[in-house]
Amino acid sequence: MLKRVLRPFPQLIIALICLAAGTILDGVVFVKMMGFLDYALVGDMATLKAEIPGFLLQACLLIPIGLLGTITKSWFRKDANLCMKRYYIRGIFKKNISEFQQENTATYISRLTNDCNTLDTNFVDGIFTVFNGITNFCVAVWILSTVGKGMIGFAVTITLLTAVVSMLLSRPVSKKVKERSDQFDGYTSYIKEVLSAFHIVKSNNLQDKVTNDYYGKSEEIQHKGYVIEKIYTFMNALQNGSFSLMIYLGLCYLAYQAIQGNITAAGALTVSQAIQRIAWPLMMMSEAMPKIFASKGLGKKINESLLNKNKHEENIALHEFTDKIELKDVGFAYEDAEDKAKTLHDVNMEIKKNGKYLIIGPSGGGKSTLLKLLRKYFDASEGKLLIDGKPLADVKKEDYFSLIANVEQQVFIFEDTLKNNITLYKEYSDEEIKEAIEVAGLTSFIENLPDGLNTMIYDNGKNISGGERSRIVIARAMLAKASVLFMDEAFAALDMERAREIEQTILKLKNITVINVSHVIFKDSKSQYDKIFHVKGTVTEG
Ligand SMILES: Nc1ncnc2c1ncn2[C@@H]1O[C@H](COP(=O)(O)OP(=O)(O)OP(=O)(O)O)[C@@H](O)[C@H]1O
Repeated sequence: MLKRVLRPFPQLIIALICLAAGTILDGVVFVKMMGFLDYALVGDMATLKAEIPGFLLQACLLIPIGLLGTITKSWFRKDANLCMKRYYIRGIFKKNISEFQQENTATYISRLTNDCNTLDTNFVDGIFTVFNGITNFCVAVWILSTVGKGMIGFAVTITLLTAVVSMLLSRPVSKKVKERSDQFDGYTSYIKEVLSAFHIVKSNNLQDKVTNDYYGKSEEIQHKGYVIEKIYTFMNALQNGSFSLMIYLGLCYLAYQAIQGNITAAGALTVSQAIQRIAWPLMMMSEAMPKIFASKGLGKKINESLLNKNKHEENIALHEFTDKIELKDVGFAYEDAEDKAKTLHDVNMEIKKNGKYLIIGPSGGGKSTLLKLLRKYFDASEGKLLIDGKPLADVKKEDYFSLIANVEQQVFIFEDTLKNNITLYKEYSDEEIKEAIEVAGLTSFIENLPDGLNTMIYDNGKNISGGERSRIVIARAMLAKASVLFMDEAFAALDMERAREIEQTILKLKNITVINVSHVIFKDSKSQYDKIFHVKGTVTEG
């Protein structure tokens, strides 16, 4: 993950160059000013006058260079954040459907929001703080060297001390940052659940319970933040103590040199200023460094949420479905099932190309699980699942998914026009769209809309009915001209008349295999299916 953050490398280099140029110029201007003081004290006005124009020019350059540094830093931060988020979203969509479903979606939201923000503050900003610290430190050492080489030894001692203290203290911080990230997962998931159950909470007067639970969870998070802050404070206090000691030692050395007559007044002023210049960046660095070290653990955790445990390589290309899908002695158990009992066992069935199949059975019998196997969301735990004689587990996902279409109970609608929701952003002729709309029974609905197909649909279909949502998804499947159509309770949100009408249309389609899992069964259409499968732990015909 951290590599991705550094991907806008050119922007980073430009920003660092600008920041370094600003710091170096600032040091040069300061040394010149001290030189002017010496000229003034010895009354060398001629040299003073000669050097003033160059000095003014350099001093004026400080403003644009400083501005450029800040702007390029923001530019890099913006791009680094975009890279981080793009990488994460792409990673999510590379996950296997089965493994994605094992995680609570709130975990991904938390990684994308809380953890990415923490990386931005601790790592991205930390890089600049440390770089600023290093450049300021180098410039301060150079300023010291213009007075006397002896002071450089102090600077090196302070740096070593800071680095060692930071490394030692980064471990407990790193652990706490990870713990807080875990807590954020639970917290985000809780908020998501509470907000999605808003109407249930309101209508059952559960506000007090929810508010108290929320308060408890918030308190836990805040407490963890408080513990982390305490560790940081302790660490900073330790480092501040060591800095102060170094500064006092530096000042004693300065006093000794002045008594010996080894430095001028401007020299003395330069040394005391330079010590301040060393102390400040080192303090900033010592705060930033443990956070940067801690970011490594967080980056690893973000990457882990994107890993697919199943590394099975799919090496069979499949561009068309020509014959049949077969299940031979198939069994399946969910990994996270408490007793590891099989949801399905000894399943033997055959689905022929262009056949129409109805799947029925009691609630919890395993109908949706069977569909998940057929849709290649999960691989069978045992037995063989073959498509045209090839193991479905070895068939490339992209190939298989382009051959199938799904009409699910849970319909997802994009916040976009009706047309884009039906075409799913692919190009189709007006004729094809019209035909799909007709099959899905949407024609009169669209004709009655003032903006027709250009009507905007908001917030996952808030401004259309459940039935209309289902019909949009049916139109999508029709338009995709898939070889196999999987329907999972597709009629549940439709009125009987509309459901019967759409079922009839789909049953009459010639070039598509239909597998329809449904509780809504019309006696007269039962006979139109090639086979009816009954699912209850296993599959029987009838
Ligand atoms: N992700 C999961 N992890 C563990 N067990 C699961 C999971 N999904 C389903 N199950 C269990 O598998 C069994 C079959 O569930 P499935 O959803 O396939 O049944 P169904 O026949 O489709 O039920 P319904 O008609 O009520 O939708 C149930 O006992 C269910 O609790």
